[in-house]
Amino acid sequence: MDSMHPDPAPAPPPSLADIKAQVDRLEASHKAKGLPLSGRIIHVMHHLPVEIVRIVPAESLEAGGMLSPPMTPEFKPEDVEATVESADAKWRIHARTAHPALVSGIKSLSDTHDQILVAWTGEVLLQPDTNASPQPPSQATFPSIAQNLLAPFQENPTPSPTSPSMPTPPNESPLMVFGGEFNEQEKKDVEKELERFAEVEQKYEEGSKLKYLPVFLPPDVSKGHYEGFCKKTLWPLFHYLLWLDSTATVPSPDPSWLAYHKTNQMFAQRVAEVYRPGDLIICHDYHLLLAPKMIREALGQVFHPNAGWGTAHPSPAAHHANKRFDWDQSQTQQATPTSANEKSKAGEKLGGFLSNVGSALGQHLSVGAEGPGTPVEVMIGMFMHTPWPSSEIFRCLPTRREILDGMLGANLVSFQTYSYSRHFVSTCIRVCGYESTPGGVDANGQVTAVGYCPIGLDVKRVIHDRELPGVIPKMEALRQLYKDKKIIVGREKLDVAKGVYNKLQAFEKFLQVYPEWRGKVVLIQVTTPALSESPKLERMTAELVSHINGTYGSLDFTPVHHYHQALEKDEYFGLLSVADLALITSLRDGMNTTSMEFILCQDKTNKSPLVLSEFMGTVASFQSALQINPHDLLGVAHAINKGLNMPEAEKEERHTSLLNSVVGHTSYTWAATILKQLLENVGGEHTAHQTPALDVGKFSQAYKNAKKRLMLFDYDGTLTPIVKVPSHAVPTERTLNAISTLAQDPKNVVYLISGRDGDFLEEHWGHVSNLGMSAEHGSFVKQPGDEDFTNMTEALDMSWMSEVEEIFKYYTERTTGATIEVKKASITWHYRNADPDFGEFQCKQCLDLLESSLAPRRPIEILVGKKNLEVRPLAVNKGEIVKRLMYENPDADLIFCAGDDKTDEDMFRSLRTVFPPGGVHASEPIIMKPPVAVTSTLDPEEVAELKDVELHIRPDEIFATTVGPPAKKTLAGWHVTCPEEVVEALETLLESQ
Ligand SMILES: O=P(O)(O)OC[C@H]1O[C@H](O[C@H]2O[C@H](CO)[C@@H](O)[C@H](O)[C@H]2O)[C@H](O)[C@@H](O)[C@@H]1O
Repeated sequence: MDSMHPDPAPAPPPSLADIKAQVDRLEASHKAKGLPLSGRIIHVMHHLPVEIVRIVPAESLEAGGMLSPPMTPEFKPEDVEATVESADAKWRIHARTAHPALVSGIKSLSDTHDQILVAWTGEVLLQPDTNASPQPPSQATFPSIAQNLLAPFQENPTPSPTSPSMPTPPNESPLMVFGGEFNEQEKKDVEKELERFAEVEQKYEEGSKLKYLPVFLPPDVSKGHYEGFCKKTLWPLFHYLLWLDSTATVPSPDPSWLAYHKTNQMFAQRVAEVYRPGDLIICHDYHLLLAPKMIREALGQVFHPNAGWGTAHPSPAAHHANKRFDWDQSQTQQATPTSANEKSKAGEKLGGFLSNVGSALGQHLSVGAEGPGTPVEVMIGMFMHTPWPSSEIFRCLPTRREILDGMLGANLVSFQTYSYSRHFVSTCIRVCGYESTPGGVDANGQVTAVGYCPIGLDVKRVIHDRELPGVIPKMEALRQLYKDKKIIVGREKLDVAKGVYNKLQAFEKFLQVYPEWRGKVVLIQVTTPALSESPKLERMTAELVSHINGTYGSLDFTPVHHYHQALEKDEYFGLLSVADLALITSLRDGMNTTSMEFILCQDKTNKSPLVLSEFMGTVASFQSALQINPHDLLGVAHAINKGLNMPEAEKEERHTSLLNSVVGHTSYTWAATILKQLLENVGGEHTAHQTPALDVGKFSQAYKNAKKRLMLFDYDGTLTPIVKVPSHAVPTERTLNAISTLAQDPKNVVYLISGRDGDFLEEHWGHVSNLGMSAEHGSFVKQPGDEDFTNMTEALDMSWMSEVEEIFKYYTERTTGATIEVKKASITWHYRNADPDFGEFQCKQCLDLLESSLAPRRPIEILVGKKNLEVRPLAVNKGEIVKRLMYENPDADLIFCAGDDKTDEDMFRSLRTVFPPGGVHASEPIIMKPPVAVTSTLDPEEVAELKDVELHIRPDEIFATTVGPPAKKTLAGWHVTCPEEVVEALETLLESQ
């Protein structure tokens, strides 16, 4: 290895057959456990791998009314692989080779799965109907770009870097871009033609079972999405280029963000239209970061920023209620509907969408493995093709939270490299306050696995292409032309992140410090225009090329040949094959397929070395490349010299290692691995047993029927959201009203059962009459109507408190932001306001110390809470208080018990212990002995007088409810997603009486 980088060298890759066998095993095991996999994969990517051409009457082109000039020169005639024309010749569809690694990877899964590709149509091109049936343009009809590359060198040693316009077939009119929106008929026509295209393609590509489902984006939306938010905001950010020039002028809300949002929403709707329970969904790349969450919403799941995912309530409008954004009401962007009323109003606005999604929702709910009405897990993976930057960069994005929550809608988010995945996890921790667990990012109980898997080439295809008949003549011509020179090759988009300017600077440095190479080396640099072409970069590049050529060239020698144009395949592969060195100096790049193609081409020829920027995804797999820091121009110059002087044996050795990597990590192994990773992260323990959303209707009815109800509430995270500063977590008016109203009803026994101390509870709840309270996890109890708390720990040895406090002080002094909360019988160390990684690290250290040094000899229990560590007396917990309340109220015929964290699971456990699921016949009473929380405060004589009690409550009259996502591990039977929903449920219940 020539330089340092954060990615570990990958282990030798498993074979494609091995990965596919693992996929088979995982699928079989899921099916055996009742997860109804459909055998289908829905891929969601930005652009269909086709070019759609609309044939229009010639007059309408001349009239020019609805046309706009071509915006991208992406249409490459040589990419045509199949053309479909309907009988009425309105549309033609060509294959398009953009993103060949991704597309070939997807297609390679078609031998085992039925696949649907949901993607934007791309800009639709227009072609005049000349009455003659239009032919797919043949390569022969185009001016050879090879002539540009080879012949004119002498005449035009430094061709203009300005892009020549894409060649157009001489017999056809120039293609124009359709600038309008599709009507319903046109949409149907395009869908039909795509079906036909897929059939033709299946004949070409044996085993292909890929169907195309177009997303019809209005032109302003597609432009704002791609050219705007994708290319002007996300792309620079992901490549460490902050928007220094433009920040001051971005309006708020940024219209390109609205377009990005809308685009993702339209994709999600499209997925919902074709989704069937048991489908696997894979979203690709930075164009669609909001899609995982939006797909869940479109399929009827509900997300709350503080609690993750919840199953939709049976009403089909429920999930619309959660929409945060309405394209037509863009001013409402920031307004997240919160109350039930606001939510249903928001739902009404989206009326048109209801019917589609309503049916998807119906499907989603009706075919569950566990019977009608049981939701089948929605399984979503996301793969990021671009780099993921450090959290320090990502946090600059104004919409950072929306983007992260969008991605965390997936079960799995996977990246090109380990270091990108590490940055992502740390971004989620730092920006959202989520936690990192061995299973992935834990967003309040909803875990998204985070993995990585580098993409590779369609090796078969590249091997085929490098051997095209046209390649050898190009190689010979190049060798002839540069017979006494070494050739350095580079091909990139002219995008700042690709580092072409640095490359030229480094090449100049090389000629300066190694004068012996002057006149003996040429750099052939091909650039293609980036989408957002920067005239400044083009000008600077052209000037630097002229400067180098002026300084180090001569009348008969030009050191730099820069071509700002697309190359034909045979020229490209010819150039890669003859080169003596490839020089890739990207400042950031997710992956880089040119370097891989170079290695494959070189296998037949020179085994030439590869000089590669260490800021690229590829670098982890390419340890045998000459790795460079592209900002270190002298270092790059040395690497060029080393590469050009490299002994044959070393070249061979390095090449073999690089080649093994390329053929081991192909686009096929990549696609199979992503599928495997997704399957490893669905249907697991945490996802298989989804806790149903609290059925408020059923709850209200049971409440109405009950003669005596026990209503038990945890406080933090249940009646009030978690906030940074504990003293700021105060109840709202609505919460106070709901609990007070409950407490006034003589049929109810209402308790707060909290970890807070009595003083805090008194301060905020003391004025509510008839409210019982349990403080410090059951250490203190105040009965409804009592003045004071009873200390349940009076008889206990509490001398451990000062020892714990000493340990907590030690960690507080060493952890900026950490605080200690000393209560009467328990003590809490908070690190919510510390650096998240360091706080967690210190918490683990502190926990280890307490567990090893104190817990074995002191009567304590240590609890890991929400960004806190708590120590309390052993055998005192909320569960014991629940048992006591049940014992004291044996005639209760309804119990509602709500809590959010691990200490609340003690309450749910107590309810389960008394009523083991399925263990008791509803008609039999349950005999309950006096629990510890009753006996511990009494004399032995008093205890002896206590009697067992009979409980008559039935399991279905117990509503143990966790606050959090359905996937959270819990002993509760129901869930709500956030404290606000607890209050809403109570309000609904009270209104319905
Ligand atoms: O049993 P609970 O009522 O849920 O109380 C548990 C602990 O909650 C408080 O800490 C937590 O909430 C704070 C306010 O939202 C938050 O800042 C902190 O990070 C959380 O850990 C409280 O301070 C503790 O005393 C309770 O034991």
